[in-house]
Amino acid sequence: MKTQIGYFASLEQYRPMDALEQTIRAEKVGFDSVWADDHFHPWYHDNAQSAQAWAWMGAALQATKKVFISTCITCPIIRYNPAIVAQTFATLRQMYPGRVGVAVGAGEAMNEVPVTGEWPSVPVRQDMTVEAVKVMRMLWESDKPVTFKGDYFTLDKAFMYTKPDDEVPLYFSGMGPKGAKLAGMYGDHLMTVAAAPSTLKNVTIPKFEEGAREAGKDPSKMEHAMLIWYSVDPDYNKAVEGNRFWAGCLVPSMFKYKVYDPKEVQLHANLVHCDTIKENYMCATDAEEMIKEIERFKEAGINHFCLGNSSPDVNFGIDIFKEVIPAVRD
Ligand SMILES: C[C@H](OP(=O)(O)OC[C@@H](O)[C@@H](O)[C@@H](O)CN1c2cc(O)ccc2Cc2c1[nH]c(=O)[nH]c2=O)C(=O)N[C@@H](CCC(=O)N[C@@H](CCC(=O)O)C(=O)O)C(=O)O
Ligand SMILES: CCCCCC(=O)CC
Repeated sequence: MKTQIGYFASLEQYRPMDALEQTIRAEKVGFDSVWADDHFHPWYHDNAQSAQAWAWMGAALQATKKVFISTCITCPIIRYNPAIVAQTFATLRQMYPGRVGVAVGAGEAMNEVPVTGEWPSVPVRQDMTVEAVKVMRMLWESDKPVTFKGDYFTLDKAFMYTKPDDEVPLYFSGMGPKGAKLAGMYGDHLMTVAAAPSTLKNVTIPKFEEGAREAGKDPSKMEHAMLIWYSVDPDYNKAVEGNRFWAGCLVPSMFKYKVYDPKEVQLHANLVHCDTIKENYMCATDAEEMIKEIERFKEAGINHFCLGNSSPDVNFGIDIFKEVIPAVRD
């Protein structure tokens, strides 16, 4: 499968207008896709933002010409109702044919707890995500009103009037082995994040393919997409510290426990050792080093990169891809 290079325009790290300008620039440089985080609270407190992703996507689609745009990712089970998620992305895809996707996953406390107070266990949230995807697909696919009583969601003669000509591609997030298998079973493509190449190669991708085969799908036609942060600066130490905004994502307890106050997340993030940042994120001084970093994940099986730009000079971090993209695309 052809390698695609996507740009992650972070709505937590940048003001929405700045993320929009980055998107326009990234399309001109030749990125294949643009991805936006769908958050209520951000992963950091100081100088953070947290714009609503769907509102931003409408503006980004209108401001660009052909680039594919998706959330990365939307949790369709607690603060959002899955029928409304389905309606939103069907509307956008009818307006911008072929250019809109949605990625879904089991959620994070920082987005759900502050506005609902609810935080079910991981297995329950995974189960809810599977049911939410069923609800979304029923509404997208049915030419008749749908009535459905699930364990978590209900439809009562619900009909989606505004549909696109083709279905919205659905990326399903799997971080753990069970999540990856569910992604293969219920998603069109895999989305993942924060995994070492060895884990991707030996666990995440095999589990995803196992799930796809069990569901009767051909895994060779399904993308392996991944969100990875990068920072590029001629001064290597500055490049490493550029990635600090996202260091909280390297603290596993953030997923296990009900941590939802960005100030608390930031306290944890600031304790992460710079060697951990170097190991898990891409830190580079020039295009040649960026190419090597991307190749490392390509070899592990990733074929759609959602690259989060944490470079001290953001435009430098985009423009360097004029040289990087031709070298890493097959
Ligand atoms: C926690 C793991 O679950 P999993 O379903 O695999 O992954 C969850 C993630 O997909 C979500 O949290 C997702 O919402 C995060 N996310 C995101 C994900 C991604 O791939 C790319 C970009 C983003 C950005 C983004 C996200 N979320 C948002 O709301 N908004 C965003 O913009 C996991 O580890 N699962 C394991 C099982 C873990 C488990 O059950 N542990 C139990 C104990 C089990 C035991 O001891 O036996 C426990 O911790 O209590 C798995 O195997 O699936
Ligand atoms: C382990 C890192 C997960 C990060 C997910 C996220 O919300 C980033 C936008």
